[in-house]
Amino acid sequence: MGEADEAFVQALGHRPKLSITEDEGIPLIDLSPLSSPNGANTKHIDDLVVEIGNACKTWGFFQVINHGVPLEKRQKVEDAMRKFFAQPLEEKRKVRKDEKKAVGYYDNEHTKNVRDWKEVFDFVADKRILMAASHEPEDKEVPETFNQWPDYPPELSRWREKRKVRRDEKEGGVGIMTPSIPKNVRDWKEVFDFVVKSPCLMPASSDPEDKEIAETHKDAGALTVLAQDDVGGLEVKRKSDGEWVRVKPTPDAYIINVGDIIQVWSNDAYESVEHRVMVNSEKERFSIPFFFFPSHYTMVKPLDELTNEQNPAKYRAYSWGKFLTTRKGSNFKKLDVENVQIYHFRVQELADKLERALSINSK
Ligand SMILES: O=C(O)CCC(=O)C(=O)O
Ligand SMILES: [Fe+2]
Repeated sequence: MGEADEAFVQALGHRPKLSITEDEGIPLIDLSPLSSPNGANTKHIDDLVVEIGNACKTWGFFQVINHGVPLEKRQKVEDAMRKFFAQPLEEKRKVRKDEKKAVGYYDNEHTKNVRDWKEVFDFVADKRILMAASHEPEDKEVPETFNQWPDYPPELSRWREKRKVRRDEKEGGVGIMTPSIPKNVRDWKEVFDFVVKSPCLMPASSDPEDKEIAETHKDAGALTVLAQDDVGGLEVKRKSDGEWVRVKPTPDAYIINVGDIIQVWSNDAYESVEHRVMVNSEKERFSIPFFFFPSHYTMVKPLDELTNEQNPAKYRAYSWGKFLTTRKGSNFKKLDVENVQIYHFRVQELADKLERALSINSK
């Protein structure tokens, strides 16, 4: 392994500790009550709801099995993904995303202002991509762009053909996850972001002791559904003690995690949890994250039914479209300033009150 470009090297504080626990505690939830042939048994469904609620509170992460997504679909997507990423760079760059094209191939994303060691192909499962043109609140422009489809490999071209047929339908929808999203949940959203991510091959760091680097972040959307391969490497910061724990690769399971939007909607009852991916020195790693986003015009704020006088809203409303555009703008640059975060929308009065209370207590 040679010297890595400085652009890939995380600051010391963001680098992973090399001793990692593989935690059996990340909940593994069996979703079979949802597809029970004898009709849904309410008791089982109620238990499941409690189980999921607890997992969201305690971990912000869980894995699901018996989810009803056919294994063949996952295998097809994985196959297409491997073929796509195995192509020469110039082929992949033909479908590169840029300032005008919102989705496509890229290999230059930054986390915490440091370049990630990964390649991504992303697309949305809707016909059009509508994103705020800029972060300026008065700028109402919402340019329209479309998915980009490579000519090769053939699997991806077939998806493109399907989409031509579907062009007049109200909802498009490709990808393995779409059928598993309940109808009533789909109604409120417009954009599915579906990212195929690949080779996280071992980067070298300039520090000879530092064998691996990783990206550490929280997900900005509502929730994320992720398929990781058997190489593994996803790690979650355990809420109870801040230790990093590895999410065990589990055949045909999907990993679900709470994103920032659910944290805001739930007024902090469910927190978006910090996670990262360790790159592997021997093997390429592939993963398929599916980001569940609301429409760009959605104002994100704590839900009325979850707030009251005793539990006042902890966040001001923010525009999801503006937030995302601000994020995307800085995701590809090494900046000196921190990227926009949900805590920037925390209600100031509360922060002030807390500060006053603390200064009284410390007197
Ligand atoms: O690749 C993974 O396992 C996780 C990816 C992830 O956390 C993300 O893209 O937000
Ligand atoms: Fe993530």
